[in-house]
Amino acid sequence: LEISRLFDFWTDLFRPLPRNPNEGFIPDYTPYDQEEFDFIIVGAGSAGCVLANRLTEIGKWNVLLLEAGGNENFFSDVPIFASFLSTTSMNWGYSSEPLKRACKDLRNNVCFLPRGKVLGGSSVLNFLIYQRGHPEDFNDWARMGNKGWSYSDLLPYFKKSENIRIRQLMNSSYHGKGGYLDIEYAPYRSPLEIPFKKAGEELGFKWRDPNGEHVIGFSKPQATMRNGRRCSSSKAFLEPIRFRKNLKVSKYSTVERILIEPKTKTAYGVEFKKRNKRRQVRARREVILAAGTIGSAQLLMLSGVGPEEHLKEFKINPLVNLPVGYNLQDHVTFSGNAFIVNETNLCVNDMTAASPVSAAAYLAGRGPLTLPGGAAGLAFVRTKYAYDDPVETRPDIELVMGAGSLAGDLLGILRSLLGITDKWYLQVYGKLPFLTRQRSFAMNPVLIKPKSVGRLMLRSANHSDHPKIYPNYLEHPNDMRRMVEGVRLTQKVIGTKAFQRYGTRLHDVPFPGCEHLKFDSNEYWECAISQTSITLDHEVGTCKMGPSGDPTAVVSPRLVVNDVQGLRVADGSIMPRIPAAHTHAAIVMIAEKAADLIKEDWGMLTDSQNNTV
Ligand SMILES: Cc1cc2nc3c(=O)[nH]c(=O)nc-3n(C[C@H](O)[C@H](O)[C@H](O)COP(=O)(O)OP(=O)(O)OC[C@H]3O[C@@H](n4cnc5c(N)ncnc54)[C@H](O)[C@@H]3O)c2cc1C
Repeated sequence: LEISRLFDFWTDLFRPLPRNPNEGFIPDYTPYDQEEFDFIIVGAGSAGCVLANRLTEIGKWNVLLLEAGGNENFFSDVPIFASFLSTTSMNWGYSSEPLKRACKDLRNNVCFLPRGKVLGGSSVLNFLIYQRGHPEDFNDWARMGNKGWSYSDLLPYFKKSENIRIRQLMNSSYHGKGGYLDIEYAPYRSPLEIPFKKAGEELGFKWRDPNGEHVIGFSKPQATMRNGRRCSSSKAFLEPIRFRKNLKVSKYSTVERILIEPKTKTAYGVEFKKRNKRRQVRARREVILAAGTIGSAQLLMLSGVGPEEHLKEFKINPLVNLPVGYNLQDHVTFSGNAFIVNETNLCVNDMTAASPVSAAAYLAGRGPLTLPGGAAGLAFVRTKYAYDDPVETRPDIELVMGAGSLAGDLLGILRSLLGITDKWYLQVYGKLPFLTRQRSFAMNPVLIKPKSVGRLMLRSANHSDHPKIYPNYLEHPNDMRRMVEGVRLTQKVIGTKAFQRYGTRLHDVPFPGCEHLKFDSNEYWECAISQTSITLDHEVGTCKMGPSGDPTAVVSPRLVVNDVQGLRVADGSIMPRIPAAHTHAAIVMIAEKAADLIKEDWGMLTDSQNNTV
């Protein structure tokens, strides 16, 4: 532990200059046993950092933020290194239980489920894409009875946190200026961007701001980025307020249990472990769970809040019977394909990324290393299988164009994220000449309106045993059909004049396990998708929000855990239904809204604080 902290300290020092005065090392505080705070926030992720910031705006409230992980560092700042981070100790390292239709032979049917264990949480591991969702995604939440959660209620909160740094969007009524979270385009313009835009136009799609009025269309990714470097939730919301007197941040502190008085069902604190020592801390007002979709659900169940019969299996005293762990939703993507072009310098693969020229450009805040997770273009499209969605302007498939591909992954970083073995890689891509592999890029379909729903369950009554996670990817037949349609769309994009100019072609060596099927038949793609589909790590929904009387709800629309006093959940787990988008932006919004709900409930939401509009 001490060595890793020393490493964190050094890598923090080496963050490139010039230093932004709002950024800096967050001091660590170790609370003493039974120390009291007004609020205890569990988890400093996308949501937890926002909550810590907004609640400590009230000078007389003191707040403790407990985080299991440590600091971000030099490497986690580099946008293109995103997939590498999931191979480090910044990842909790969860995996799914064996699945029927995803992550097949490659990993014995088990999918990796990376989650951030670091200040900033999964916003440090993520691919930086800033995408809010379709307005009707949130209107759906409101239609389910969640008062105050319609798009018009929430747009002010999206804007409140945002500091848009994209010139063309600065006057848009959909974007906010002056918030903590910087949103930029990567300073590097991928040479694939223009063919991508033109391909979209050839196919009848507009080049758009997908966080604006219309979502369907082609676009350049907006990213949580500051001067070409990652702008995580910690960097955005926590670092600028690191010296506030009423905020204490305790790192390397794993909460194992919420303390709930069994008679009154009132949460009064938490028990956590730091440096092998257990301590309890007390909350005068509230405990707020922001431990993420996996962490919050696991903690509730370990503390006696969850499905009664399930808790009894582990001899946990059931205090409140609630459907915690159900309603797990996520986005899967198919990322095994590679498209080869004839020209060099169009794509960004290992050779470009690892070159000293790229490193030097990065230090100056430019160059290909600033591409968010390597993404160079996004398209939101609606397939013919979205017929049962009455909202005709809502996409059900996203295409993410990667500036490089799995074929060009010579160093094996992408492979380790996907769980692809060297044997698999060499069988599919090994015969391609070395330089051809560098001339390849990806276009990955993402199922953004999935119908399959999963569940999270305890493995044991011990916090250190990772929960059993059943995401059930692609088990609904409509989901697989739409993924195949997504592959067909990528082929249409590649078939446009814009891409054919470069002789763009799909690499056509069949995937191991699918060789018996006719290459490019629907059956072949179903097989290939089952083999190499991975999650985009957008797990949500395990502590579902719903109105009173909803038997599937865990928290109320004010995010209070049903039938428990003094306990809220405010993170991705409360989403009743997953938006057709990447999830970080919506989770930051949820935390902004949660902070106002808390202030309001404690009589502290004055007009001057309510600066949401
Ligand atoms: C590899 C990857 C790529 C992604 N790409 C994108 C993207 O490009 N765009 C996008 O919008 N979204 C993306 N996402 C998803 C997005 O980042 C997450 O949905 C979001 O960050 C989750 O926010 P959260 O606050 O719910 O949880 P988290 O950010 O995961 O925060 C939970 C925090 O709680 C801490 N914690 C958990 N349990 C405990 C405990 N018991 N005690 C103390 N601390 C605890 C964790 O360590 C963590 O810091 C990606 C995610 C991953 C992992």
